[in-house]
Amino acid sequence: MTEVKTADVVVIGGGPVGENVADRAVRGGLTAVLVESELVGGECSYWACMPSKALIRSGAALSAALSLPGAREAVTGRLDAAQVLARRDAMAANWDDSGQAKWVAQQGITLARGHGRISGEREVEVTALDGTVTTIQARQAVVIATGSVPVVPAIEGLDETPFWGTRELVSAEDVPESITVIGAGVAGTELAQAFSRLGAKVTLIARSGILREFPTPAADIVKNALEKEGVRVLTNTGVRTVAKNGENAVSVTLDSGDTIESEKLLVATGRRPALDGLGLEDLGLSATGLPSDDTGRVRSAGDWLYVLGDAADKVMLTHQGKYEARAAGDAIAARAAGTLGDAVEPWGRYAATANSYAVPQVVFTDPEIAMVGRTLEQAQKDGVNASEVSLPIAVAGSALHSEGYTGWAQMIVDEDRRVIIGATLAGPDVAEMLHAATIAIAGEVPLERLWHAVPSFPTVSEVWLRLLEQYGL
Ligand SMILES: Cc1cc2nc3c(=O)[nH]c(=O)nc-3n(C[C@H](O)[C@H](O)[C@H](O)COP(=O)(O)OP(=O)(O)OC[C@H]3O[C@@H](n4cnc5c(N)ncnc54)[C@H](O)[C@@H]3O)c2cc1C
Ligand SMILES: NC(=O)c1ccc[n+]([C@@H]2O[C@H](COP(=O)([O-])OP(=O)(O)OC[C@H]3O[C@@H](n4cnc5c(N)ncnc54)[C@H](O)[C@@H]3O)[C@@H](O)[C@H]2O)c1
Repeated sequence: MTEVKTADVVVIGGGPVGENVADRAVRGGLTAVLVESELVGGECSYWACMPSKALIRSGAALSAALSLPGAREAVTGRLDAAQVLARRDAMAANWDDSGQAKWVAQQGITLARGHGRISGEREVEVTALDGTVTTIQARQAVVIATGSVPVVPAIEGLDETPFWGTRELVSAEDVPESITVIGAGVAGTELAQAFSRLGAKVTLIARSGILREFPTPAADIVKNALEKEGVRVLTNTGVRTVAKNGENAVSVTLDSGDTIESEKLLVATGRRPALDGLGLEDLGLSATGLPSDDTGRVRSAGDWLYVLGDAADKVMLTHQGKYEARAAGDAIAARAAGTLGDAVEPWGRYAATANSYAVPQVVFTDPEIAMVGRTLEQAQKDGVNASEVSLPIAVAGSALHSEGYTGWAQMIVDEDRRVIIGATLAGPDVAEMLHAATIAIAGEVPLERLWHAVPSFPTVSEVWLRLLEQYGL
């Protein structure tokens, strides 16, 4: 028998985005049910951001010590892989979501464990693991926050070859002896370095360059560092076939005809929205993409359906998904209260405007890349009268930071408005410098006023002064 329940908002997917939209809706005075089929906390908590950064962090700390006389002499051994994996386990809460489920309950959100499917307008059917089906009617809104799934490329032989995605490598119980990585985006590059530092022999294959979304001088700093520490980086390299090679190995044949043998194959070639099995086709909607407005509302579905986070395919980053979720949760509550209509003000509390102009992203390699806003190419494509200044990071703070500090900084300026619209920093520990650039861009701070934002001496942030001087201030 199907039980029928009612709530103001039903959120399908209990990752960081689903949790946040439910939380904001409840804070706005509504009731919310959060439907989750796996672990509350989603990909980010158990198989992506948190555990992958835990795998990276110890190697970065060791490399920082090795870059300084005095500290270097105190380092007597190699990275202890077992300890790193144990810390990773702890950072992934040992794949136990009771802590997150407790938070959900404390926020006043009702958790429904099971697979969610939209069974009609404003209606979600939840099938629990034991087969019990519950229908939940949503008075105000249904929110799709189902995340994303890996894109599997059409490579000959892949269907018959055992391979890992990021989920399997990030949660690996042991460090493989050797790994071939196909796909040199953020995930492939971060994990290539992390596992190389943990002791695996790693080959990273890029069909063009590595980290192509980032300015080339920044990506080159990372590539040089990877090669220096023993990662084999193959650029402009296509993969012809892959095959299982005995019980415990795979072989990858390149377009050149060369073959690479390794214990594991990681395929990290991007992700797509997880929209399959949601019943969208039955509602006349597409399961390949759901265009939505700045509040996350699906344009083609009337006024009751929202899509957020990775599932919305706008920006696949946790912090931007959570930002979308805050805007959408507040918008749903305001629309329920009758204080908000269809239109929303850009940069107002109900619009995720920064997704178009001020998205920060960090590549957690060592050295790091930290980028926010638009690149010069993106700005020009958008018709902006844009210019750029760039220079190596060479200030007193970088000389003090470590021996042989190599870094690069770039600033993109909208010449008509005289504000910064993009910035990229590459180098050791630049991630923590990114928020200054994000504030300048989101705040549209005029260059003449930015001149009065004086970086402390001797910090690496003094590169801001050098950029402004080079620009001509
Ligand atoms: C290796 C890796 C590292 C990353 N590192 C970073 C990083 O450092 N920083 C960063 O900002 N981003 C990072 N990302 C991206 C980040 O993980 C995603 O942007 C983020 O998880 C998206 O959150 P979400 O809530 O939209 O989706 P998810 O976290 O994927 O959560 C979606 C949830 O929905 C559930 N679900 C799906 N379908 C249904 C259904 N039908 N019924 C019920 N439940 C369902 C899933 O089980 C899941 O729990 C990384 C990604 C990868 C792959
Ligand atoms: N630090 C972070 O914030 C972080 C870390 C990891 C992942 N993520 C996010 O997770 C998502 C997934 O990461 P990703 O690195 O898988 O995706 P991505 O889209 O960033 O990179 C995929 C890479 O695979 C390459 N590729 C695609 N098809 C290929 C093929 N057939 N052969 C060879 N190469 C191929 C692409 O050219 C690209 O370089 C992204 O949205 C990313 O931003 C973020």
